[in-house]
Amino acid sequence: CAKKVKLAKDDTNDLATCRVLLAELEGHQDAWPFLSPVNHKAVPGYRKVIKKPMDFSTIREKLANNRYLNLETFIIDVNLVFDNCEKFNEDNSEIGRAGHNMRRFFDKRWTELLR
Ligand SMILES: Cc1ncccc1N[C@@H](C)c1ccc2c(c1)OCCO2
Repeated sequence: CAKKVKLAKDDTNDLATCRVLLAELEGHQDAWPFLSPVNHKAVPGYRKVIKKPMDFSTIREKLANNRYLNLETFIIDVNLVFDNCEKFNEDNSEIGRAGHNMRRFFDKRWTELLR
């Protein structure tokens, strides 16, 4: 049978793409709840409910320290921000709506940049 050749994806520009995507997330008007780590002393219950906190400043730190294996592990952390938000916040709340808006924006931008 024919030898299966795995098509390698060109990952040359992935780091630059992550930096562009992160800058656009941070610059979005609805980014305010996600810019810094949630202070669990200021938010009762957060530490118990959210097992893997994540925020845009932590993602920026990880990117700067080469902590992401590839584009996929970066996208997983961004989605963690939005999944945490959905878990803790009502859809019909300031923060809940901001989370849905940011996820919609991110999904649109990374598919545009990578398709
Ligand atoms: C993303 C998220 N999910 C659940 C709770 C908080 C947050 N964000 C923090 C920054 C935050 C956002 C808004 C706040 C706040 C903290 O502390 C009290 C005043 O209003």
